[in-house]
Amino acid sequence: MTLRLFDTETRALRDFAPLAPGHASVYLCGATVQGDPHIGHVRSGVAFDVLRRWLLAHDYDVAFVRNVTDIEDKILNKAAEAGRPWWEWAATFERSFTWAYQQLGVLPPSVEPRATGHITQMVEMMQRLIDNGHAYAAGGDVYFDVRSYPRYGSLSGHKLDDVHQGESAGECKRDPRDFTLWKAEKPGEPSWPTPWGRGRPGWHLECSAMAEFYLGAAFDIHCGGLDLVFPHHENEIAQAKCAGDDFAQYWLHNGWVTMGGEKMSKSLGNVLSVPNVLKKVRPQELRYYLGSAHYRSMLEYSDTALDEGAAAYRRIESFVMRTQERAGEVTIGRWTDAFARALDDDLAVPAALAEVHGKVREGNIALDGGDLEGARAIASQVRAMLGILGVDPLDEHWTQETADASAATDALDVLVRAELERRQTARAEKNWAVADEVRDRLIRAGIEVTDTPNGPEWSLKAGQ
Ligand SMILES: Nc1ncnc2c1ncn2[C@@H]1O[C@H](COP(=O)(O)OP(=O)(O)OP(=O)(O)O)[C@@H](O)[C@H]1O
Ligand SMILES: [Zn+2]
Repeated sequence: MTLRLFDTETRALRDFAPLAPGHASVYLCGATVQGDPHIGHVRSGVAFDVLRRWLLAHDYDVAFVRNVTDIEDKILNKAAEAGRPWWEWAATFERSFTWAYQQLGVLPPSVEPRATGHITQMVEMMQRLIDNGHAYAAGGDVYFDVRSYPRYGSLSGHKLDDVHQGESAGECKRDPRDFTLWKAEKPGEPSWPTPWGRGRPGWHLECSAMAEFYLGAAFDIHCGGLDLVFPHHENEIAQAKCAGDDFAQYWLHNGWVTMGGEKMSKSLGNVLSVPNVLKKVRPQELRYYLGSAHYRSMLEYSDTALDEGAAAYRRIESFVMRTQERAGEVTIGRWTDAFARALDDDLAVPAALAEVHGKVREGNIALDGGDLEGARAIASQVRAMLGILGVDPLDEHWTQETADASAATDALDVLVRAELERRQTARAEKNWAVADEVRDRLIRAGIEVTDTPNGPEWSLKAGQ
């Protein structure tokens, strides 16, 4: 079976053929760390984590780069409004994003480069563009000459005449359609030296330079949100190609999380932060919900849809757990052919989930009919499939906290039992002072002891 991916540039499903056999290189545009993430912001992280896991399942050695845009107008403006240093602002929200990705079980990228750490590579790329006649310095800014690249617009389908970069006019631009590679230093703003004066990078340049640095002049897949097709990715292509790179071979874009039919966005105010949603559902349930639609579809949020997603996940989880309880350890088996066909078909998660739910129904029938081995075999398949989707309920990521807690309880049990034996001995010896001392100490530590016909039993007082 061959993995087929929908490539935005050719507007077609294409067989995935990597540049180097056995290797897959992926660049995903990461967050502009200007605030806490809403659930729309993390959708691409979740969607392309499934791509990564599926490539790994195909035995590819995957290099996965997800950058952090830690210098940008919005970061500078928001930090200034709050009276905080820009770097503290960026670092604070970078941690929020890291926390959210971690909560959702998104595998850490192979590398997570920050824009501010790659100024050298950006200056070097600009130098090549200027030398080749594709860029020019003017008034301390550096601009890309859009007309110098005849294929400009090939990704988005924009005609050159209709191009609006969505950036301020730039007094020294030769053509209003040119875009900014580098911004001249402004008082009070951070800046770095270049041969054309001090300044800071434009957003588009960052990604071309970092992708080239980590993945080389040509790499396999470039991913990002649908809103990045134009101008961000169009401009990334123009920069990289004109700097001599072959750049990405496939372009993948995820749809938005919408609310009230509109893109969830801070500017519209229709946002739900990840921490707030995690007060309603568990992280694995949120991940299931965000990943359950096809990555290219829009995902219209509603409380009901979230609840239904969480309930669907719990049905799968409960089958795996019940099977483990009744039939013994459920190891990770192998996904089914129907599941593989679905994911190979441009990561068709809805079809893949239909297969999972079908298996769960089959497994429940086996379990209820007393066919424990049959149920266990199906649960193994279900675990494998859920693992690819990042929501295997028995994966350490989701069970670690429970495992840590039960290890601590086991250790505590040894100590409490030793204390209780001391109390029994003291009682037998009518040494009431020692018996009381043991009891009081346990109470102070929040441990309740109940005497039962089978001897004393202990538990932690509620709230401990
Ligand atoms: N509602 C959404 N659904 C899916 N992806 C989104 C959504 N909102 C933002 N993104 C993605 O998150 C990434 C970072 O976006 P960015 O920081 O520029 O925020 P934004 O698009 O301006 O949204 P906001 O207005 O909420 O800050 C982009 O790749 C974008 O595609
Ligand atoms: Zn980017």
